[in-house]
Amino acid sequence: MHSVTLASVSLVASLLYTVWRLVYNIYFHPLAKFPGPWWAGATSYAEAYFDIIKGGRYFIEIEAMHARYGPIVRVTPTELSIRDAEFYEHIYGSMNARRDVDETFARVTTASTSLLCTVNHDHHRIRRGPLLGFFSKQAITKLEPFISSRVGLLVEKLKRAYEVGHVIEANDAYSALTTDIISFYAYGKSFDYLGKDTDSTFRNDFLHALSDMAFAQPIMQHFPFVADCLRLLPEWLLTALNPGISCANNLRIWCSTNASKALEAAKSNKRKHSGKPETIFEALLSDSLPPEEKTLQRLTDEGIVILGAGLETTARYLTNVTTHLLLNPYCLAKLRAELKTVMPTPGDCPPSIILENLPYLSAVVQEGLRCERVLASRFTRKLVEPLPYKDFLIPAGTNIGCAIYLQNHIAEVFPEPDKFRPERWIEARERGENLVKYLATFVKGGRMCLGINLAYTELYMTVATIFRNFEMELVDSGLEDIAMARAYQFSFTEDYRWGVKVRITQVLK
Ligand code: HEM
Repeated sequence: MHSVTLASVSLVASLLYTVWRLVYNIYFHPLAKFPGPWWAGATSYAEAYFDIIKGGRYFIEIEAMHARYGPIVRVTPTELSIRDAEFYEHIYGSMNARRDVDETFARVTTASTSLLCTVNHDHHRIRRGPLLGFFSKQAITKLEPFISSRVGLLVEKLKRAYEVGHVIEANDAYSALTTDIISFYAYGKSFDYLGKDTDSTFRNDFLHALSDMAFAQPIMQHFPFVADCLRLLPEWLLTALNPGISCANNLRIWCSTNASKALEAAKSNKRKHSGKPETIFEALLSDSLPPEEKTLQRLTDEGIVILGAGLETTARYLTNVTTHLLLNPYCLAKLRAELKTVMPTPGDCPPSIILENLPYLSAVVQEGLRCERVLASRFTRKLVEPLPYKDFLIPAGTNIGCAIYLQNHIAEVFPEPDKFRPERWIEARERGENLVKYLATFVKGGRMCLGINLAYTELYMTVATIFRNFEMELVDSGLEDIAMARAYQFSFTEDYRWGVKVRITQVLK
């Protein structure tokens, strides 16, 4: 009897607390006066409903909220989405502006000590510092011969596919390339997806594992205790629940083994102390960092994030550019004519400094980075101090952000935003306007993409080489296969896939 009473009291108390929390969030919370539907501000379970029950659909609601309520909307109890092209830079701040990230968002990956999950601004700066030189433009320029040789292997494989008439998943082919490059650069040893198999098929288990894992992200975010419980389950059961887990675990073991070797080498002073670090681990073991930043977990977490960040993003944008060029033969013809001026024969690809000076290729790359909804996260920042916006003063502690696709599709800056029109970049330059200032694809500020120089070099060299070498066609694929119908960190189609199939129709001379 006594235990029944206790249970009833607990139930009533938690119900009362929930009701009070809802009332507080709607009427008394510091964000209560900001525009937005009452239900979005009342509870974060509104977002969970759209993302878990409806399957990655909250992004549609957010777009609708902006259309109805204007540039600033409360999208969760603690988060404001601000869609205002001129204000974008203020959301993310200058390189030095203090911006934290919320613990809740930091929780969505399992790499809790990586840069992506580092909550505090100063801590993040300490961790990012030693990697800046490693990913600088100068350092990436030295990597170009390797990138060029891997793109060459991709060309060879595509020629074999042409000979046997194979249809290719473009994203698998591009991710084989990006994985080979990032694994070599970050770890000093390439996964060699392009060199290993001499046939014309492409495999990339890690790419598919990352996608499988992405579907679990809303559950990890809204129900962290589920994630904690899952960690207690045996691997065979986890694998049955989500096939990506086993592959991701193998990747973690691989990263950890390499990190451990680097730590051993550092301890026994085998590490080279002069010159550029040869792996990310050598960079992360920099003398300037305190010992607590040089643990096995820290090295492993960063290793995984850099590998994951470096393979899927660039591959998806390459797929994106490919799809749009194939759907717009006029753009492709213009691009090819320009490429022939620096690549009279399809053979060697010129260095990126030459490619970056080609106006139409540059416009194609920028437009490819802008026009599709590829990255779905909102990349929020937690304000350390209040921030004025129009008539509002956004309080410290608020999470603010603007999803990449929202900023990249503002019609006042990018008219007819859903259209792939590289010319807009050339026309803007002729008018003296710098559209790159508005491009959100790598985010801005002190937490912007660390791999931006590598990404651009890969994009320029790959697009130039592939379209100078091949004529190809889409096979049973179109825009709907790269459009965002569901959002789980990355975009997915209605039936939880992403990407197009292509066939090589001619090898160019
Ligand atoms: C087209 C390709 C790429 C795109 C669009 C892209 C986009 C992004 C974005 C939007 C972020 C910001 C995350 C945030 O604000 O929380 C980010 C962070 C990051 N990216 Fe990239 N990325 C690309 C390629 C790469 C590559 C090739 C690497 C290889 C190293 C890389 C490594 C990273 C890392 C380490 C971070 C975390 C930075 C930090 O928190 O300080 N990315 N990327």
